[in-house]
Amino acid sequence: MEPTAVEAPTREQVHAVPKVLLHDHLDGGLRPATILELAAKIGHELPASDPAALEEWFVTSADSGSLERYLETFVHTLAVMQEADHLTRVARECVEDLAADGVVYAEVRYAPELCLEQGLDLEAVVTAVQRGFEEGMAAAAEVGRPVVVRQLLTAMRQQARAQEIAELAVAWRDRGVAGFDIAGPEKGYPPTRFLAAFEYLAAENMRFTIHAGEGFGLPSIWEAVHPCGADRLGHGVRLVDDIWVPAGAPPRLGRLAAYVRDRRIPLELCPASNVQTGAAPSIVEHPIGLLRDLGFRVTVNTDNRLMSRTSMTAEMWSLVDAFGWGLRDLEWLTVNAMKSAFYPYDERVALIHRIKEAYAAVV
Ligand SMILES: O=c1[nH]cnc2c1ncn2[C@@H]1O[C@H](CO)[C@@H](O)[C@H]1O
Ligand SMILES: [Zn+2]
Repeated sequence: MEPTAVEAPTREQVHAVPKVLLHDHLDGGLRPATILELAAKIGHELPASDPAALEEWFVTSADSGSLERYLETFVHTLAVMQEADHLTRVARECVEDLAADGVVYAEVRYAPELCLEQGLDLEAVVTAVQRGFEEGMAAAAEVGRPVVVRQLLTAMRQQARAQEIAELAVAWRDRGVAGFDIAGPEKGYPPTRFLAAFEYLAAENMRFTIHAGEGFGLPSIWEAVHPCGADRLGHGVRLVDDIWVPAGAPPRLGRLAAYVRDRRIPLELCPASNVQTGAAPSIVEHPIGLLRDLGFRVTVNTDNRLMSRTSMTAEMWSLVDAFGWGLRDLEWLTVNAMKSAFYPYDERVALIHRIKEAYAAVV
C-alpha cells in the first residue's frame, strides 16, 4: 500500500471516531484507584499508596525491556481479582473506560485460571466477568456510547490447563465468550504444547488467537499458524524477521511472511507494549509502518492499558505522530479489526457499515 498524503487529524477527531479493539487484557487495564480500594479491602500490600504513584509504578516496572519482567507486574492486579464482586466491578469499569475512549467493539481477554486463589471456580469467574461486561454495556448505552464487549478466555502457556479453558470457552460461546487465547512467557513454551486443545477448538468450530512473535520469533509464529491453526496472531510483530528490506529495491518476503499475508491472517499489533517489552525499539521504528505498507492485515491494539498507560486513542495518535497517518489509515486499521473480530458475520458487516459512515462524516 502506498502511504496516503493527508492532513493530520486532530486528537479530538481520533478520540471521536469509532474504534475496534481485539487485544486487551482485563487484568492489564484496571484503574489505579480501584486497585487501591480493593487491595485495602483484602489487606493486599501494594508498592504505592496513591493512584498517580501506583500508575507510575506499573508503567516504570513494565518498562523493562523483557516480557518476563513486564509480566511480573500482574501480581498486583490479579491480587484484587479473586472475588466475584471485584471481578464484576473490574469488568464493568473496563467497558466504561473503553466506551469513553470511543471503542464500539472490543474483545477483552484474561485467564480465569489466575482468579481461583480465594475459592472461586472457573465457572464463577466467567459468570462474574460477564455480569460486569453486561452492566458496563448497559451503562455505556445509557450515556449514548454503545459498545459491544466479548470475552476471550486465555490459558497460560506455562501452566497446563488449556484443554479445560478451551472447554470452558466452548461452553460459554453463546453467553458472551467469543474465543480462546494463550498468553504468558513465550520463550520455552511453544504453542504446540497445547495442540490437542487447539484441535478440540477447531473440531468445535471455535475461533482462537495465539500470542506469538512477541517474546520469541519465527518458530513460534510458524507453530501458531500451522500445527495450531490460529485465526489471528497476538502481536506477530517478529514476522519482520522474515522480511528483508534491501536499500533501493522492493522488500522481499520469506515463505512464512508471504503465507501470513496471503492468508490475510490478522496481526494484533500493540505498539506501546512492544516498546516496553523490547519487541520493538521505538514507535517510529515499529514494524507496523512496514507491515502496513506491505498490505498485511494489520490491527492496532492496547494490550495492557494500565502497564502501558495507553488507550485506543493514544495508540492511534502515536501512529499519526510517528508515521503521519491520516483518518483514512485509521479507518483502514479499524475496518481490518472489525473484519477480523470473532463476531458473527451479519453483526460484523453491520458494524463495518456504521464505522464507514462515521468516517465518511469526518474524512
Ligand atoms: O503482551 C503479553 N504477552 C504475553 N502475555 C501477556 C501479555 N500481556 C499480558 N499477558 C498475560 O496474560 C494474562 C492474562 O490476561 C496476564 O495475567 C498476563 O500474565
Ligand atoms: Zn497480550
